[in-house]
Amino acid sequence: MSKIVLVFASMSGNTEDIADLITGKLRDKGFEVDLEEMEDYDPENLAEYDGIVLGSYTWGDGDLPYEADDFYEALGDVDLSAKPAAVFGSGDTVYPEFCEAVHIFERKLTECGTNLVTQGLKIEFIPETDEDFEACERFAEEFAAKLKVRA
Ligand SMILES: Cc1cc2nc3c(=O)[nH]c(=O)nc-3n(C[C@H](O)[C@H](O)[C@H](O)COP(=O)(O)O)c2cc1C
Repeated sequence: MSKIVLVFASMSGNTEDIADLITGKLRDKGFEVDLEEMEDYDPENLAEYDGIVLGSYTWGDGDLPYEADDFYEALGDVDLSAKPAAVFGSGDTVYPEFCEAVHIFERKLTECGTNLVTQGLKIEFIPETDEDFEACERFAEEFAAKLKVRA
């Protein structure tokens, strides 16, 4: 049985919408998924899970949002060797560093020893087009393919 945690940072709700969508898709596939807000979440808890999904919007000029700062710092001390992981984010293509938080977290998760099992998912604001919904479905499918469904 595989247990997944999805930890997200969202200020105005866009990243939370994507988090809800992906959580629903993973639950439909038979996984147990804990959905958690990043602010005040202790990354030590990630070690209990078989798979890790992180979601964050991007702030400033390609920066992590403030809700992610403490989590990001503490993540550096956690050993997540060989755990399947994936990152998604919401952003705005008006900014030169579109959805840069996705890359920032991907680099950090790689340092922590995880296996990134699917390409980072970048969505402009919220999923609206067929292409966006297909990208969310593909993200959930590729991640799920690396985990065992509940018995
Ligand atoms: C001050 C400010 C800075 C931002 N900087 C970026 C950025 O560098 N890159 C990006 O892709 N989006 C940037 N955004 C857009 C947000 O990431 C985008 O609105 C996102 O959907 C917000 O997600 P949330 O609703 O989950 O908080 C910025 C928005 C604001 C207001």
